Amino acid sequence: VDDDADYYASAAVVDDDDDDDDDDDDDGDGDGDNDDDDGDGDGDNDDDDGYSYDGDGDMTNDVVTMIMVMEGSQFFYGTAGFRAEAHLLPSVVFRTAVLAALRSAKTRSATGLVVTASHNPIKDNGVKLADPSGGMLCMEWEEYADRLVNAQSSLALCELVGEIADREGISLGDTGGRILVGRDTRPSGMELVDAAKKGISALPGMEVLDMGVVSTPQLHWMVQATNRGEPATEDDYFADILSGYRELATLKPTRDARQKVLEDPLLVDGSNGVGAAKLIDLQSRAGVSSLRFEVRNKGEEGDGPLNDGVGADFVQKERLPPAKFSEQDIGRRCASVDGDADRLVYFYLEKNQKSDSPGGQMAVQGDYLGSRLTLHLLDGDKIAVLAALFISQQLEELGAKDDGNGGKSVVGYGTVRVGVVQTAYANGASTKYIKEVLGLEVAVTPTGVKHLHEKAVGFDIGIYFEANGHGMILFGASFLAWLNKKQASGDCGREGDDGFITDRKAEVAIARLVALSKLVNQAVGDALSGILLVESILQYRQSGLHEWNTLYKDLPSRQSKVMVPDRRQIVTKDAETKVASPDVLQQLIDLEIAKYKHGRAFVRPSGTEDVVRVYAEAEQQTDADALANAIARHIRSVLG
Ligand SMILES: CC(=O)N[C@H]1[C@@H](OP(=O)(O)O)O[C@H](CO)[C@@H](O)[C@@H]1O
Ligand SMILES: [Mg+2]
Repeated sequence: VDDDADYYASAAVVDDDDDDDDDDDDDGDGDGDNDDDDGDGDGDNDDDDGYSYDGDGDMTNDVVTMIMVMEGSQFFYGTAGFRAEAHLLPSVVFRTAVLAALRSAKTRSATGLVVTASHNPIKDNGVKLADPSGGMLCMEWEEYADRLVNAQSSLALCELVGEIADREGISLGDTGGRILVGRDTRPSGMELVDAAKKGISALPGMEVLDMGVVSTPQLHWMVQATNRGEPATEDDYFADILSGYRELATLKPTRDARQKVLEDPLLVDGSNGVGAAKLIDLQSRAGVSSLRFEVRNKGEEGDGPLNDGVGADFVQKERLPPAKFSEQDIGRRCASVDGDADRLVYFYLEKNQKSDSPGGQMAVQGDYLGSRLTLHLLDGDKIAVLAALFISQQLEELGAKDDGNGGKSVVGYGTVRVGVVQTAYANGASTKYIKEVLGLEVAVTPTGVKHLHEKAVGFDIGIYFEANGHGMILFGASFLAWLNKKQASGDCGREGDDGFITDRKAEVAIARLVALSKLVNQAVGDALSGILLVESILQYRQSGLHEWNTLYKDLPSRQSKVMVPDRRQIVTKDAETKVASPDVLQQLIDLEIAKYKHGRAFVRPSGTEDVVRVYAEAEQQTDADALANAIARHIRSVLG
């Protein structure tokens, strides 16, 4: 690790001496002095590296703030990498980049690093890694990430790099690798990408490919394509997902009058983030009349800040229309993506009929609009159901029969295991629909797509979505190979008395599934690819959002956040549905749940924010609200 390590090591160090203006060893390198060991050779240890993150130039103060932000002086890789206020992150990004380089050296493959804090406020930023598969960093390496970022001095950091190299059999004298780096539109992004480049170059033989401003899923896709030896530029990304979309569009059932409902362009809230420009790009490359967007909240002059009263997270959690949406949009087909465009929800607005419509946690714009408009949310659960229904229908066309164990038996392949993976946040009504109406398997994992993805890998077709709209459809390699072979050979049909009879229905169903596998980003959940998915299926069904929304009715639910001194005192079990400790908390929660019909509730410490999240569901909205409030009170009294 080169000279920069000293500087970046000090930035992440916990320093108890705080801002004492003395000459103690406050530079955080633990060497007992305050010498010029920041590597710039200018005789001091000033903040003269050109980064503008710390404002006051006093690193020690920043370190103290950081400790308060992250509690217990620890950074955790969390559900989505490291996140904090941007000015605290250069060292974190540098160190995470060292890990990206080590992972690339270990696997002899390209890895990825994205500078983003997704739906967090604009003052935050973050960093997460893409594994060679294009998925999230493998979970066993998260521990390395935590240890590297929390190393207390540059010496400790170097020793740790040596230890990881030893354990993983990486020869530090002979490393080589390639790391693709991308960032979202945050103003702090460029400086943090610079820190990442320094971290990567700290190991010899590393190549950095700066992909510029990209959505998180684009970067993951590029890593996957690179390691498959396929073309991996942004152009290739668009071409790939659009090829699937175009193929599916040619396989639509015959057009009828009802298709009119889809003739309006899709109205998209871009969250003032990276997704807005990418959607406009997608549309112009598609060049087909069936794919037209009207994008609002593009992050342009006159738009508000990133993720502020806009975006998929806001719409899903607050159940309110994003900024710049109003009564004029009643009845239109709307969608919202998040700040790094890996989440997607659909919605439509209706004139408020009742005064007790959703919109309990009122934001300012909600006070006004929430009282006039009802927002019908089509979240990740609804998208999963729409996709599962479409896939089931294609398997039916292939003549699939239920095998009685949640699988579908298809002649020529055997059992096709189709599964839907959800978290505890999935609305109970969606789970019931998938199991009882579609007859498909449902698996539940802890929050965080890395867990859902891991589970989905076990299926021939694994559909996974978090309720917040982050998810995708994963095609198992052997089933996909079978589909491709079948399509190429064109042998869908059976031997009849007068020779081979082509089964046109089966042929089309196979072509649809193959097209679907291209349209869906196979690396990670992707809002752009998600829009292509939903739009394609709606076109196939020739119906709009209202009909989709009535497939099943969500149980009323409420989500809230509680601030406590140390959220990590809560330890959960059973895929986060129960509190393991403190056990008194689970007893109190159980007592509350028992009071309500169809009551269900759970709590967990957030991996991305300094809060405990509460989820409650019940037959009535007022009950779900009361249940969530009661549990929040218990959390405060037990942990406050
Ligand atoms: C309730 C909720 O939406 N939680 C989100 C949120 O994680 P938390 O650990 O709950 O803060 O951000 C994650 C990353 O985007 C996402 O995977 C997850 O689903
Ligand atoms: Mg996101």
